[in-house]
Amino acid sequence: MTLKVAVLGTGKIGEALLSGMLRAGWAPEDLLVTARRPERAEELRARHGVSPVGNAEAAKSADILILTVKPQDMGALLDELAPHLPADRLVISGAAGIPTAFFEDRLAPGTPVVRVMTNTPALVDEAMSVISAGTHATEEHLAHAETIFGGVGKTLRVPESQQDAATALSGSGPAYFYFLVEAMTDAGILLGLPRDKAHELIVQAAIGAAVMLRDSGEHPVKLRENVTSPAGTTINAIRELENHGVRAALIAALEAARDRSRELAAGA
Ligand SMILES: NC(=O)C1=CN([C@@H]2O[C@H](COP(=O)(O)OP(=O)(O)OC[C@H]3O[C@@H](n4cnc5c(N)ncnc54)[C@H](O)[C@@H]3O)[C@@H](O)[C@H]2O)C=CC1
Ligand SMILES: O=C(O)[C@@H]1CCC=N1
Repeated sequence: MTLKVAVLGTGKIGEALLSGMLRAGWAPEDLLVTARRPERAEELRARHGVSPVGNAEAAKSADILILTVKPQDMGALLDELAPHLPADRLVISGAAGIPTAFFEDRLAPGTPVVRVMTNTPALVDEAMSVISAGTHATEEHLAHAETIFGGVGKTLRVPESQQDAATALSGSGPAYFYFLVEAMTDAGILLGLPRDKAHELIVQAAIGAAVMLRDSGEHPVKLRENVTSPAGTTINAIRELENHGVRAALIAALEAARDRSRELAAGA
């Protein structure tokens, strides 16, 4: 029997996941979406051929519900769903911060909940989706989450206690790399390169470095040492990065992201 999957609150992450599921071979007729604005619902239907429904309808007719609203909107969404949602449905949360217990407290006793932190490279099938089981989620439920999110990239199971850290590293992670590319492109301008050329050089350096990190089997320290010639150019740049405390800044930045993930749970 084919499972029906509903994506509730289909914004950036919900649509990235939806498009990935379609690319992975899910039939549009097995996918439901909900959106707050009717224009958004129609846009999703036109773009992906899926059926927009209300949240209550999704709760009644989908086997798996993937909730991709903002953490601050999750409580209100659960209030809408709870009266219609049988306890045998799998609820997958894609929200930052919110623990599985938050869902279990608001849904029918025994409802299986899986928490997933994915990231925007889902749009190009290069996501990392970090998956944790709630109290009632079984191996089968985790496998469903892995099948869905595995269609848009890699998956990794972690204990839920590591989810806030995973959110800081990989949920937010792409933003740090975009930030670095933006800053280095500005540096290229300072050095006299046209913006488009500076952008192209840095993006290709990022892609090359990323593929080597993934495929070479080498430690990042070794890869960096291979670039760093004695009395050469790179070591001069590295000295400036260390002088400006970039390593410490990154550690502090990720700690702040982890702390915010924890706070989102309290504010939901
Ligand atoms: N943007 C990112 O890089 C990542 C976001 N996340 C998580 O994914 C979730 C969604 O984030 P985005 O897609 O960036 O936000 P978004 O704002 O693009 O999407 C959320 C959507 O939910 C809709 N919505 C809110 N309440 C609703 C309701 N009751 N019924 C139906 N629709 C409703 C909103 O209208 C909006 O379109 C958040 O919980 C966030 O923590 C997770 C990983 C990465
Ligand atoms: O910034 C945020 O809260 C979301 C969660 C991880 C990435 N974006």
